[in-house]
This record gives sequence, C-alpha cells and structure tokens, in this order.
Amino acid sequence: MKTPLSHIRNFSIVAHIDHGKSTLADRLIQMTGSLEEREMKDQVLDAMDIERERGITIKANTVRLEYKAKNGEDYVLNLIDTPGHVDFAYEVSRSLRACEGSLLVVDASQGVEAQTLANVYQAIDADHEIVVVLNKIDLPAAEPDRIKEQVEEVIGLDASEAVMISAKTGIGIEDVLEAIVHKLPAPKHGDRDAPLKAMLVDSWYDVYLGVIVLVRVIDGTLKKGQQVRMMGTGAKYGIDRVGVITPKMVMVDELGPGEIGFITASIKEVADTRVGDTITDERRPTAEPLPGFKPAQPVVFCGLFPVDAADFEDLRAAMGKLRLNDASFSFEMETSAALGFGFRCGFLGLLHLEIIQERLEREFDLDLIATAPSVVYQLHMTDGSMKDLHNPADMPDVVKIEHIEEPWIRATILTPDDYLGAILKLCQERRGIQVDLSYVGKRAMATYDLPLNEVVFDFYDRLKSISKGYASFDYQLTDYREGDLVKMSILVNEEPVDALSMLVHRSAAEKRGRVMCEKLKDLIPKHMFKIPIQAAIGGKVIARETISALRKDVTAKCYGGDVTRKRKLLEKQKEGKKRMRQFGKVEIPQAAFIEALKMGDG
Ligand SMILES: Nc1nc2c(ncn2[C@@H]2O[C@H](COP(=O)(O)OP(=O)(O)OP(=O)(O)O)[C@@H](O)[C@H]2O)c(=O)[nH]1
Repeated sequence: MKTPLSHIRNFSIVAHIDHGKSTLADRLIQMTGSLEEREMKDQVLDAMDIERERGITIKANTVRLEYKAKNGEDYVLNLIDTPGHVDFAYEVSRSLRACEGSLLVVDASQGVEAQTLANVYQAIDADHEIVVVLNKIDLPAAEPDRIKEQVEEVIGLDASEAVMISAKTGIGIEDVLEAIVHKLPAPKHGDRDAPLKAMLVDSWYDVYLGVIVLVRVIDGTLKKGQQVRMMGTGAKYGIDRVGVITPKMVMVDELGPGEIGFITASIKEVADTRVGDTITDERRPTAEPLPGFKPAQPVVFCGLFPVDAADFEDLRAAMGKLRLNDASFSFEMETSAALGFGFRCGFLGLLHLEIIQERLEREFDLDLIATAPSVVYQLHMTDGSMKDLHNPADMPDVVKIEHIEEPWIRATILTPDDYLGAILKLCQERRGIQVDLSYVGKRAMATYDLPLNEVVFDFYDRLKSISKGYASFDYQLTDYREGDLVKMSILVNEEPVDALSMLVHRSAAEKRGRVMCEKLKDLIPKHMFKIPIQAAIGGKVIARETISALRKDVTAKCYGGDVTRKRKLLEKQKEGKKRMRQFGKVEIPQAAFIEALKMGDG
C-alpha cells in the first residue's frame, strides 16, 4: 500500500479500566465501516472469552481503519488498543512506542483515576500528542466541565478542546475521528527508499497461520518473499505473508513507512520473537537498530499443581499452549512433598496469575492447587554471592544468609475522602511509607512506598472492599530494600505443608501465623482424631490451633467456615468435583489453600 505519510495516523487509546476504551474502539470500527453490521460483535477487539466475560482487555490489539475526513481526503488510522490493568503496564508502554498520538479517554462521571494518570504519563513519556476525550456524557451523573478542569489541574493537559462523547450511544464519534486526523501528528519520518527498518511490536500464536508478528515500519518496505533478519536475536526468516488487521486479517502486497501490519514466516514460537526488536532486510540491512525494550520480567511466582497427579502431563501440555501466546508467562517443573509434581510459574502480577489459572482450569478442564504467591527475593549470602529466591520452599539455611532484600513498589491510590482513613491504615499495616498525600478535586491521592510482598496477597481486594469499589490503584516497581524477613512454616498434624510456607516480615509473622492457623482450623474438616495446626519460624512455634476430633456418631463430613469461591462461574463448573488433598493422615480441601492466604484482618 502506498499511503503517503501525511495521511497516516497511528494512535493508542489510554484510559482507566472501565472508562470505555473498548466501547470507543468498537464505535470507531463501526463508523469507518471496517466490518459489516452482522460481523460487529460487542467489543470485537477483545478476542478471548475471558476478556469478554471479565470485560477487560488483556492483550494489546491493533486495527487499521480507513476514514474519509470532512475535508474529502482519505486517511489510514491505525489503532493500537492497550490493556488498562496495572499488571499489563509493560504492554501499554510497548504499544505506545509504535504510535505518535493517544486518545485519553476519561469517564465524565468518574473523572481522573489512578490508571488514567499512570497510562497518560506513559503516553507523555513516549512523546505523544494527546487528545482528551470525555466519555459517557449520556450519564446523568456526567460532569464534563468539572472533569475538564480536573484533567487540566491534575495532568496538566489542555482540555479546552476535549471531545465530548458517548461511546455507548454513538454521540461525538465523528468528532473523535476528525480530532485524530487534525490534532494527532502524522508519522514524523519514513524513507521508502532507505533500507528496511521495522519495529516488532507484538506477536501471538494463531492456529491457522502460526506465529503472527505485529510490526510498525519506520523506513523501507516489507514484502512477501523478502528475507529479513531480527537484529537483536540474529534470527533470519523469509516472509510468507504480509497483511493488515481491519480487524479481519487482510493480505496486502506490502507495508510502507509509517504503516502498521502483520507478517508471518515459519516462526515456531512466540518466544523466538523479541518485542522491541528491529526487523531489517537481510541483504540490505539498516545501519542502526531501534532502541530496544527490556523484556517483561515476571514479578510474582506461585506453584501450580494438579489436584489429581495423573493430570500432570496434561497440565504441562496446557501450559505449553498458553505460553505460545504469552511469552511473559514462564514455568518450570517443581516437586513438593505435599503436592507432588507441579510447576513453579512466573507472572507479571496477580491478575495475570488469576487469568492463567482460570484459563488452565476452564479451557483445559484441569483441577489445580495454587500455592501462596511470592515475590522474588534477593538473598545476600555470607560468602558474598547473591541468589534470587522464587520459592519460599527453597530457602537455604538461615546461617548462610547475610541479609535478604525484597522488591518495593510506589503505589498511587485515588479515593473519595470518606475511605481515606481506612486506606491509610491498610497501607500502614502493610509496612507502607507515605510519600505524598494531596487532593484531586474532591478525592484524595495517596502515594505510598510499599513492599510488593505485602501487596501480592490480597491488598487489591482489601482496597476495593474497604472503599466499596471507589478507590483506584496503580503501582510500579521501584527498588530492592533490605527487610527483616523470616520463613514461616505451617504444620498440620506435626507435618510441614511446604506449599503453605512463606516469607514474612518478622513483625508481622506472629499475626499472620495466628490468622493462618485460625483459618485452617475452620477450613479443614474434622477427622476421627485431634489435629494440631501450628505456625513456626525455624523450630519455634509462634501460633497454634487444634481441630477437635469427630464424635463417633457423626459420619458426614462437616465443612466449616467460608469456603465460597468468588467466581460463580468456576464454582458451577467445579460443582461436585472432589478437590481434596491428602497430607499424611489429614485431608485438606483445595479451597483451604486459597482462603488461608487471604488475610481477612481489618
Ligand atoms: N453510559 C455509558 N456507558 C458506557 C459508555 N461507554 C462505555 N460504557 C460502559 O462502560 C463499561 C466499560 O466499558 P469498556 O469499553 O469495556 O471499558 P474499557 O475502558 O475498555 O475497559 P478495559 O478494557 O477493561 O480497560 C461497559 O459496561 C460499557 O458498556 C458511554 O458512553 N456511556
């Protein structure tokens, strides 16, 4: 295709979760007639079932729109959709690097939220021109004038020409398209005759086409049959197909400067394509590669074990399939005395963990036990070496450890004033250090430094529940700091359950140990004998509970406590399935593992 640079606009949409990004994307696709009416499903960009059900965008997607502007000119608009959740901040940043401008969507009834800030700052960092879009003006609670002021005051963007829309009813969509054409810049350079220089933006696995690579061409052209080289990895491929996503996949003859599209070649795995790599022509390479991205690092680890040991191979195969599409998900084999064979898995964050676990259970029909999520600790040994610890069960002898460092994050929380007190208390309890407290209109914005280890358990759930869902939260990893951390073991009937061991801060150990024992007491059904439950640091018991024995005449198993799982869907699917695990002489229900790890304290 030979669209002149001046008629190309590459843009992203950044927003807080639920502010209407996907709905707007759908409208843009609909208005530009990229899909027939009958092909238009709600939120066509969110391809996966889970995305559709949860209403969140997981993987960044892209779509090419053709728009005849009011000035009579034809434009090509490439939209790269970005995920809104904190765990996927990395995908946001790489998508932004492939475009020149962003639409900042703000819900006119909610205003600026934590992820609005985090995402728009990323767009500003990427040197984007930004068009402010106020969505949901159809809602009676919408206050566009107030939100405009807020955008100016808090973010410092000029909102005087903000586009007012309702993505739901369709009001203002044409104004958005005009703003894209007239306010966002065309790609800055791009020399058709120069050697090929293209950015590898993303890649995913398609059952029919194999690995699909999303590219942004900077200079030169990409054509079928061309021999290309990935400059970072040195891998060479012959291009099989070149195409664009409309959002149907349409093959084209070539992609020129400024354009975004996909290529396929005989690439085996997504892991072979490094996001941020520079693609060039094998025979006539470009002199300078693009500045690359750092690969996404998993920050949260947990063990996943099949409830039924016979499912181990199925689990391995299922994980292999998921990894085809998600290079940020990592796993390696692990054995646990309590749980048998399973895998230690790395994730970008807790939501990522939940999504993978849910997909394994749902799409592959596997029953899984997940161990406590853990962050990556740095162990500084007495011999001067440094080790990463991904699994508390692998903790070496404490006498060999000089000190332990743990990852810290900087968290931004926006909340209505009413809940501020409870939120500050939660942050304090989680060893948070207040960095700043200010006001955004009527809402408070608290900035805290927190150990990630205190956030991975259930911080987000707690925050949502104490603020009735009104607080928003975003974070980034900052640094590693020394901490007084100890390994706490849980013993059921005198036997350590390795899957429940965890690293905790010494000051919190006793409380957490007590809560764990109390919870387990409720979660483990009574047996014919007394069962002691203990929390211990080294050989020292710090908390203890006892489950009394069943009386003889009681034959039915009784389950105490709250073992309800949050997601109804999963529950439905699992109904009737036995999810128990034998530990020595004791049977522990799988739900006990999940529930025991939720603190539930106030
Ligand atoms: N009343 C009203 N509701 C809207 C409007 N736009 C979107 N919504 C609703 O707001 C909710 C969130 O919209 P989405 O488009 O899924 O939000 P999103 O920002 O894409 O969310 P993520 O993909 O999870 O980041 C949905 O229930 C939409 O139907 C609007 O203009 N008016």
